[in-house]
Amino acid sequence: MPRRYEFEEALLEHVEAEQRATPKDNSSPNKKIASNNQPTQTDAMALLARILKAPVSPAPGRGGFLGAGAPRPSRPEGARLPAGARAEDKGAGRRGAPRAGSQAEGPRSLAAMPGPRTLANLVEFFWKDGFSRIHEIQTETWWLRCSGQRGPRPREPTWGPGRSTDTCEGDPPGSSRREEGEQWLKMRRVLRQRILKPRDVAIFSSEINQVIADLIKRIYVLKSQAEDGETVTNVNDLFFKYSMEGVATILYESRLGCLEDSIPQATVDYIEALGLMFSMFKTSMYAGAIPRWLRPFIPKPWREFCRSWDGLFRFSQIHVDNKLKDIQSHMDSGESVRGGLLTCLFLSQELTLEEIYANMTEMLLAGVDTTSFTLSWAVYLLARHPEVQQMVYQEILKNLGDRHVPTAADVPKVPLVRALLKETLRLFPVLPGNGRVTQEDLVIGGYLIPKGTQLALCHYATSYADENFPRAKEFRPERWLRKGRLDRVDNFGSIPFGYGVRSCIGRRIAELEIHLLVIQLLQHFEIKTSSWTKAVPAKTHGLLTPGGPIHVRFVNRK
Ligand code: HEM
Repeated sequence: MPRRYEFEEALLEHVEAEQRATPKDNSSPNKKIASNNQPTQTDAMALLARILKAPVSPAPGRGGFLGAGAPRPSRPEGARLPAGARAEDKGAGRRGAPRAGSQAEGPRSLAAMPGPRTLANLVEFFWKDGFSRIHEIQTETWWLRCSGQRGPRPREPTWGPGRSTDTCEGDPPGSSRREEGEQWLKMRRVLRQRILKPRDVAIFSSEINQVIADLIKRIYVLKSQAEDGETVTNVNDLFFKYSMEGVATILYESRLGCLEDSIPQATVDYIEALGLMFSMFKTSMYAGAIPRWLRPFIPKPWREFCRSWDGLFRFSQIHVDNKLKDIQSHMDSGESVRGGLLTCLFLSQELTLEEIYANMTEMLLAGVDTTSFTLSWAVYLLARHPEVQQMVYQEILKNLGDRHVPTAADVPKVPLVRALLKETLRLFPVLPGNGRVTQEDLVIGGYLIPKGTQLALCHYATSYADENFPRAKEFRPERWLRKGRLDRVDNFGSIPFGYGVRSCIGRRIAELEIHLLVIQLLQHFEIKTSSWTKAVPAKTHGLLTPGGPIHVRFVNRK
């Protein structure tokens, strides 16, 4: 296996070791969290400092949301707040106001940071459908300031655990929405032990391959129903079912039947419910963005948000209960019980039942659309770039052959498949940003960011920057294959799974589902554009804006 990813792997090792770290002094739970949390905080600061780029000189009259565009800065010096300096100067500056003094005199206030004000943000996102153009907004405006307000919101992101959040009425105890501090960390640690590394999830290869076999059958059925015998309309619908079936197989250790010709009614109902949930995703985003004091005046988004969460919790509960009954009956009849994720969690008794429900729900919700959109974009990009597709296919042919059913162990033999996923996520990062709430006053890029400020790491801003990725707008998976020391990509320029202790817990599952499927799809089919395949319109990026169905032709190879 070529050592092409050694930097990234080393980085991940570091992050993972940090997440696993158990402090020597276990006497105090608080100490435990503090010592576990500290390096992450530091790393996250360093990362943010890199990502937020350089200090911007406030330019009078500039900084409209999309206006003249914020100046393109050079890299910042991220630094901690000097001792004694606190957030008192919050509000001291005004947008566009000349800086009160030089950097040596202290950091500028958050209010002096160029960029849109809260009201402008609200107008942009609520009235001008800014969520649909978030990729444009991010690449044109460096400093995307959120409300700048503290304020609990669902699953509020943190830098390190320790905040409590709002709950919806039907929240079961142990819900990860409620458990944000020590409890959350405990749950996350238990799960991470089982799905943190590629080799942890490798055991799911055969389950995933069964789902892939069903998907390929489904593609043949859909092709046979198409007028030209090749076009599959709305591949995202197909990949949605694949991702749901795949993740449910791993989480609940049972099949839902999403890919069958005749889908079981319970699954149809659930797909509809889930579809509704995802169609309300934007509403949920709005709900999360609405400050608590505004909720009585605009109650609907928050109500809808809670309703959809509660529905998902109930579904998850049914499937978990079914599996647990099954395990129990095996145990009652004296059989030894072995199984996957749910069985392990149940038998180890490290999590309570409520915690298991909550985590399964969260992972199901987070693991379907993310994976399916990424697959849709990957297939779209392959169809539009036949030369890239040919390169990837040739690698598969050479290193695995055209009939070998791949497992996790085969993935390192096809680095271009991994590179394809990275490049797809760089161009279409699914989630446009990661939110964090600062846990202490910080100085980043010469600005004082007071404790409790919500910040967003803007994926599009870094992914589409030529300085991070030469010819950034081009689809070039091979850029991720490092052939020499000088041929580097900026690994921090694209972090589609987030970073640190709150990063995506399902990353390895998603990667396995996508890698194995891409290999098998290319073994079976040449993926081509059809007259229906539309170029991605300017408004179409990421999870929030699927922007219409993607249609492609699957031409048989065999
Ligand atoms: C291509 C597929 C996926 C992408 C791009 C993705 C991306 C992300 C990102 C960006 C975050 C936020 C990380 C941060 O704030 O630092 C996240 C969180 C999360 N993801 Fe994923 N994800 C994917 C697939 C999955 C899958 C398959 C699962 C479950 C099996 C999953 C479960 C989760 C969960 C539970 C969280 C919340 C973590 C927390 O709040 O602590 N994701 N994901």
